[in-house]
Amino acid sequence: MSEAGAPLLEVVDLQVAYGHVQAVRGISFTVPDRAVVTLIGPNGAGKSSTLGAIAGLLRPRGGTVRLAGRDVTGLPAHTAVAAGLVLVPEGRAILARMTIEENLVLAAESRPQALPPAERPAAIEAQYARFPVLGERRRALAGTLSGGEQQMLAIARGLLARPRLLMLDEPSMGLAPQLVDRIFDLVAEIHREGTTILLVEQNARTALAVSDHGYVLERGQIALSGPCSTLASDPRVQAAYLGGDVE
Ligand SMILES: Nc1ncnc2c1ncn2[C@@H]1O[C@H](COP(=O)(O)OP(=O)(O)OP(=O)(O)O)[C@@H](O)[C@H]1O
Repeated sequence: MSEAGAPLLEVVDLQVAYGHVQAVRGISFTVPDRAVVTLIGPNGAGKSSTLGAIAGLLRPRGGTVRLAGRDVTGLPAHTAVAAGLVLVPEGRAILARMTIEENLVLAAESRPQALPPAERPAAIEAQYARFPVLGERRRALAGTLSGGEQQMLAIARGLLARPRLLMLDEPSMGLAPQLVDRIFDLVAEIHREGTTILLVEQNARTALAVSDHGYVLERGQIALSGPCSTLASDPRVQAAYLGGDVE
């Protein structure tokens, strides 16, 4: 594992609301450079809203988001991507009516300053090497892939944006147990390669196992936080696991 360093992402007193619904009520946390940080908690706790606000999909009602010391609060989504804040949203963000190759080419173009045109073909081939099933079916429509394959394509797309911070929203959702293991192996692999990851998961036990630091969100607030080894043995976290398991 890489050494965790200075904060890459700092979230201070973040608030997100949908009309009168206060989804995120003033949360603060940091993601050290090259770390994996996980947000766990029951349905509706505000995890996806937190990622959406960091990625520029939702405008925060209050608070500050800083990336490597730069204020990136409330940037439009494309500007957030340009800054290196890359979200792989819940539910496999792929372009179903385009081929696998077209999906990857478009993703490789999403952050030109980080991946110049001359380097794109090799970067795409590197993703085919990582996910051979995508390479074998590169001319197939993305919508014909299985759920697990679509999640791999979504992650490959995220990586081709050359993220400074890769945010993964419930990457294991809806996948068979074997594929869940593959996704978490992949998270560990991407981390080893030096990518900083902010992970949101209902599959809390496994998420804590691949992460350095965790935060438990409940009703839009941070209920608990700590190193993952400490959190995993906390009885209050067991309650949060159950909250996630029963759905
Ligand atoms: N588009 C929306 N409009 C109104 N309320 C919303 C919207 N999206 C989320 N909410 C509400 O905001 C709160 C937080 O939702 P959010 O999706 O961030 O939680 P979560 O922890 O990611 O849960 P899940 O695992 O179900 O995605 C919930 O009360 C939810 O009902």
